[in-house]
Amino acid sequence: MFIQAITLFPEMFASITEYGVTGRAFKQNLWQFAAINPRQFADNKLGYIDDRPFGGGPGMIMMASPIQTAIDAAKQHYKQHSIGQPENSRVVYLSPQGAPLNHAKVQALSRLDNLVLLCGRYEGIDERVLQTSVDEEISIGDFVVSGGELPAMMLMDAVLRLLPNVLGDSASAEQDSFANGLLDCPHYTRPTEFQGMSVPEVLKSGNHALIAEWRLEQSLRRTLQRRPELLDGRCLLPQEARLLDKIRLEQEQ
Ligand SMILES: CC(C)(C)c1cccc(C(=O)NCC2(NC(=O)c3cccc4nocc34)CCCC2)c1
Repeated sequence: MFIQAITLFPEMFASITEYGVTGRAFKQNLWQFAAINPRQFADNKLGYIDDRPFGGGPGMIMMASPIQTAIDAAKQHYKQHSIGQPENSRVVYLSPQGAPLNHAKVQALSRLDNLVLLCGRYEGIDERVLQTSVDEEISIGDFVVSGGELPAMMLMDAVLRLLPNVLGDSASAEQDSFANGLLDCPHYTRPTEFQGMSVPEVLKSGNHALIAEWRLEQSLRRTLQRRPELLDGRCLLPQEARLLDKIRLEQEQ
């Protein structure tokens, strides 16, 4: 997968290309990356790529032309180097107005050959380039941030973890456990005693069926307590339904 980020701060993306599983996968060429700085396409000598908003108001707006040129350059790059299929390529604007990012969307994006991520700064981008050149707008959450780069890197991390061979076998099993749609169970490791607190006996029993059931019950209990909406519309396996009934019965008493 070839990912291009259109950003005023290309160096920020070292967080993804230089560290962790995404960094190792990048070094193994399991995915490719390029950053495009729209400042290089400024129409004026001084490199201005932002201007005051029509209609007044605080802050600045990113001008349409340098962004348009940057998007065209990104498309030209993967066409010239015949990377993947143009029809399996998409331009995504990370935006507070976007559709909420979720696992289904991450899975869909992970099947693309080319992904162009447009990152806003200031108060946003001139609407006219969004209307003509962006395929979809995606939001990572309902809170104010300073730019689209950190949202872009969160999206990249989630997408890249789904690519073949990016996660080692153990980690991909872990990924599967995360992707069961439930909150995670409590975790423990050595030492057995920490500040007078011990570890649930079942986890030291060596009885893997019992351990698996305990973990599933803890995940269900936590999900019901902290994020009950995650259970809505989720089809429950027989064991999950049985444990959930048990938990709900306990809570009624
Ligand atoms: C969500 C809500 C609180 C209602 C709100 C309303 C209006 C503006 C902003 C806001 O944060 N504007 C600033 C910018 N924000 C984002 O880019 C951004 C923000 C949030 C999630 C995201 N996912 O991707 C990119 C995202 C836009 C231009 C530079 C950064 C936030």
